[in-house]
Amino acid sequence: MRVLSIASEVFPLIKTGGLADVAGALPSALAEHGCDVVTMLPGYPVVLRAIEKAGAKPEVLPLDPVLGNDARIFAVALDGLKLFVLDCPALYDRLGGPYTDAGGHDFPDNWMRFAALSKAGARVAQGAIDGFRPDIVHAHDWQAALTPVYLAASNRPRPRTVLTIHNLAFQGNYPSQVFPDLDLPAATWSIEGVEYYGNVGFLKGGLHACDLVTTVSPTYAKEIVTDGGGMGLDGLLRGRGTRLVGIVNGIDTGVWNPEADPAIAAHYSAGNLRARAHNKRAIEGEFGLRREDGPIFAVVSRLTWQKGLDLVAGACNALLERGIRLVVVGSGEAMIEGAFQAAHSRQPDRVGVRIGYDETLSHRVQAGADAILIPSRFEPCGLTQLYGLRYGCIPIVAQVGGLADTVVDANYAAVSAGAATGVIFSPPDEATLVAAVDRALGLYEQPAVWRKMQVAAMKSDVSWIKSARLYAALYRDLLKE
Ligand SMILES: Nc1ncnc2c1ncn2[C@@H]1O[C@H](COP(=O)(O)OP(=O)(O)O[C@H]2O[C@H](CO)[C@@H](O)[C@H](O)[C@H]2O)[C@@H](O)[C@H]1O
Repeated sequence: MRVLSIASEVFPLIKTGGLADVAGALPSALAEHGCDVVTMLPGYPVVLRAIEKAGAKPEVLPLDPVLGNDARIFAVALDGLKLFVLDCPALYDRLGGPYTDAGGHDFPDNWMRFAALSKAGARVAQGAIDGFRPDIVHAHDWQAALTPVYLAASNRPRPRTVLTIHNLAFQGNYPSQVFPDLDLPAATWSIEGVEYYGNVGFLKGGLHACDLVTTVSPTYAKEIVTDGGGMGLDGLLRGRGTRLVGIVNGIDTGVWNPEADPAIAAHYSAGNLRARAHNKRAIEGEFGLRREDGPIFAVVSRLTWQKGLDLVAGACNALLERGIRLVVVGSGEAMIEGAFQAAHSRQPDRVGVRIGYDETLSHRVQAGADAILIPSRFEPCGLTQLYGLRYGCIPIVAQVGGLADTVVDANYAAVSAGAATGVIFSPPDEATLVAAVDRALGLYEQPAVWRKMQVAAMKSDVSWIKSARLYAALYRDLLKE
């Protein structure tokens, strides 16, 4: 079965968050189930440089102009991925990140940049490239969500379409004035099309047009059909009925492997947890923390309201009073960054802060910290708790979305059975967070119990194996229709 996956970021080429990890890891897991996946992404400068650096020789495939922009496709195999890189300099050859300029401001023409990705994806799906005809198109998030809209609007044969919601908070809504430039039939300006309260809704249109909607955990699939969790799209999503399915994310257990991770000071396994202590010493050194016996708790995240990190910032003094040292790696809202920096200034040897994005440091933190704090207000799946489990860094998580689906709370029964892998709390507020931390500290103070939790965490199945099987089965069901 041939699958065309379309995403705006793909690890290890370009990553701002979890979408890249999923788009980068799922294809090889799907290969085990007979799916031959080609991944299409924009040709940002960093992607083109990676191709050049690897000495890869892409095949250059012509493409008619996309929404008025000259474009072509570089077909190349890199980092174990088969790629179609959409080279369109007018839209992607820019300084900054995939979505923002060097100053962190959204590009004003992001609607055009990602409509073009979707349009080119639809063309490729319908045979624009000789010899390539996918059976399934799998689009990710709002940036690729117009692909199923273009396909549904065409009267030529088309593959079946899947659209995955990684985060409903990002919907790609733009003023109606952009509609004429999207090259969509007039009929798509409707409630069944892209029209969304007088605006153009990229995700909204895609959710209507695709054959199947998936999201990244079963609990999030239930949350988004409620008034409280649907972010305005709950009615539409309820209407999709059984065409909305939640499949929990896995992680790339080759990239995230404490037995072989090149980023960490000492390799270890569930059977040799003692070696993990070297990694704790290493992050004490790296963050300039006082060396002592007590626990180190960590945050590796976008520092945003969604992630509930204002709660950790607010509870910081309470955590420090309990003898915890804290390391924070992340960037985001200025208030939250500032609060962590202020805590560091007050107690530099108890609070280590790195504002920014640092992939290898995130590995060292997962390998060295005792626990990772994830008090998200909502979390479609979450990957940092999965990395925490894999590295024996106990996740302390809010009971939402995929966090609830992947962590086993250390209640009395689970601890006795040796099944506990973390601490879950609800609702996400400062008081419950501190109570959860107290519960974690109570467990930490019993080294045999803590070790048992670490072992259970490290043995949790966080791989893509089960979930890739589910995706492949859904693709097959679609092809049977
Ligand atoms: N400063 C930093 N330095 C280094 N690494 C950093 C970092 N800040 C974040 N990261 C990394 O970025 C990724 C974040 O992934 P998440 O899944 O936790 O959230 P995100 O909200 O981006 O993804 C959305 O999509 C994913 C994928 O489906 C869902 O799991 C999630 O719930 C949803 O919100 C992780 O790999 C994390 O380690």
